[in-house]
Amino acid sequence: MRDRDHVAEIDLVLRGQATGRDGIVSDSWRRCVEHYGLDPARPSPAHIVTDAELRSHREQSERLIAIARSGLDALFRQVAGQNYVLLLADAKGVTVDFFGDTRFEDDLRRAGLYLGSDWSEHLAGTCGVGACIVTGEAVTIHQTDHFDLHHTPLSCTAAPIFDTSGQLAAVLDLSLLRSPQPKASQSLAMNLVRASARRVEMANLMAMTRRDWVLRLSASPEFLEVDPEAAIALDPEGRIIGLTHAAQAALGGSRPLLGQRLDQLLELGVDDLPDLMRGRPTEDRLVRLRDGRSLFGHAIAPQTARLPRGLPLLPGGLSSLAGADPAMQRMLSRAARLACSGVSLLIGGETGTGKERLARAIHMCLPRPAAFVALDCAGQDPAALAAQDWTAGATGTLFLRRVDDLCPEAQAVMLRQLATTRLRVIATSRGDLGQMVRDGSFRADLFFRIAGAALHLPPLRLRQDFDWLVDRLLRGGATDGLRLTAAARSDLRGRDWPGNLRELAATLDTASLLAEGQVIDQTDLPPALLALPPAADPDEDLRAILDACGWNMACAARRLGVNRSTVLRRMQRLGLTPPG
Ligand SMILES: Nc1ncnc2c1ncn2[C@@H]1O[C@H](COP(=O)(O)OP(=O)(O)OP(=O)(O)O)[C@@H](O)[C@H]1O
Repeated sequence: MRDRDHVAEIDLVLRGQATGRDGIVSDSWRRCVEHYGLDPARPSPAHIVTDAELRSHREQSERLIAIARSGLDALFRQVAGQNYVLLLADAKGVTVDFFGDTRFEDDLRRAGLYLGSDWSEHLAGTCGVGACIVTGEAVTIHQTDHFDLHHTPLSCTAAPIFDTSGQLAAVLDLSLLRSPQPKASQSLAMNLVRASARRVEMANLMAMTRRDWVLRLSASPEFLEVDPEAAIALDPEGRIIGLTHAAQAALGGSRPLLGQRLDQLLELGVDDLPDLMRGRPTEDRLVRLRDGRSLFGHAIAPQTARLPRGLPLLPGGLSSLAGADPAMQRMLSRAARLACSGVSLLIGGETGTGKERLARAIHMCLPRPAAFVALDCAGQDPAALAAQDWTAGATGTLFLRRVDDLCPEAQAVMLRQLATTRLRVIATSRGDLGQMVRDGSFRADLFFRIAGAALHLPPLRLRQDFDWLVDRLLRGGATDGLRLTAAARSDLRGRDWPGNLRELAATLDTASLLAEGQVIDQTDLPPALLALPPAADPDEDLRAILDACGWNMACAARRLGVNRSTVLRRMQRLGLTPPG
């Protein structure tokens, strides 16, 4: 196209005629003339900022340049030998980093494809970087798409890089001094800059939010861990405090994501994130969006976790298992110390106390992804057990659910099988396995193989973090913002909970369905389904129950099924006095 024709086409477009140019280009031409007062008939050479100005621009983008560098290196290697130049411009349009073939340095400098060139639209006219800054979208400005005749030999493909709060931070531009005529020749360049910009945003988010939970998202399980599409960072309450640009499209909704709570967007709360950590197969980490779609999620725990209420820092998902319950905290610190040791673990506790959850959290403390092989021992047929193959070189965890339910024949097979596996055994038992060894119903040799160390989960009725657990389960439920009246809370506190956390979760789920509005009252609570038989020795649990009830005698009396004066009498007999 001759220069005269280019100027004439711009004129036509300004007069509202369609010439076949992309909308993004004709809009930019209009801005050039109508807003910036540029004249297509008067080409101007590249604008290069002074050395002092360049230094200042680079200083302001220093952190981003450092983070982007390895990604840009990789991108430049991908296009090596094809005469592309790679530019990183800051949000003002100034080139702050540059990768190009130094043999053509003079040509590149003259064309403005060099450090310090200013590609803002009001100076350079329609160009890749400038149009990308104005529209916030990835663009190709190919040859005569450029407004300024000086730039019409170039082909520039640019993608925006947003910071963790969604503000434009930089533009990544892949340009050619000379390119084939069809614009479609640049579609691969477009895919490359888009993918690189997304990876730089991801690296930036990870670097900025080391102390927070990050949830990475992907539409396919295969790419979840290697190249996720989007990510968000979350504060301890589950509010979004950072994001990559693609997160808005991935999570949908027209409202800005910053500040929204995770459970408003997904059927998932911040406390469920440990379930999405490495260690579970990616295809099992499906997360459902409130709008009905599904994605795969990969949660990354804070590297230095924020410490709620001064509780000790625990690795992986262990911190999310308990609030301020001293016995639980002691048990969890022990679990943390044993987590990566390879010692076999036996986790005891009544049904529904969270034994499997603890086992998974311990597994997730492993530094590298590893298999988690789960086997239900209840009703396990010895022949089927003998056919199991855990020897195929796999490392990771062999989770044996309810080992106390293995029949004697299956116990013998299990012992043989365990002799051949490299997997680390974590077993759970509802019954007292030591007692079963003593009374001859469980093999001592198998017991010693699986009980390298023992951990015990207390029943819910003895937990001092009961309110914390209730709030946690309420937050994780389907209804947002639910709360309990004081009467409902005190009713729950007074129950036995023979089904422990499983029963509490089900009770809260039912209550949230029965509640009108956002408040669960006592009348919304389903009745307790099962009462515990009275303790063999009623004094045995008194201190623990008083602890769990915060030494409120009415609460302890309700739990024990006696009246307050009985509690008081027993306390006096045992010499128990409230702490402090
Ligand atoms: N810390 C926790 N916070 C919230 N929910 C929990 C917690 N621990 C367990 N749960 C929930 O309680 C239920 C029972 O947990 P889990 O299966 O780990 O218990 P278990 O002790 O292994 O049970 P069982 O002995 O009956 O197999 C599950 O629905 C689990 O999600």
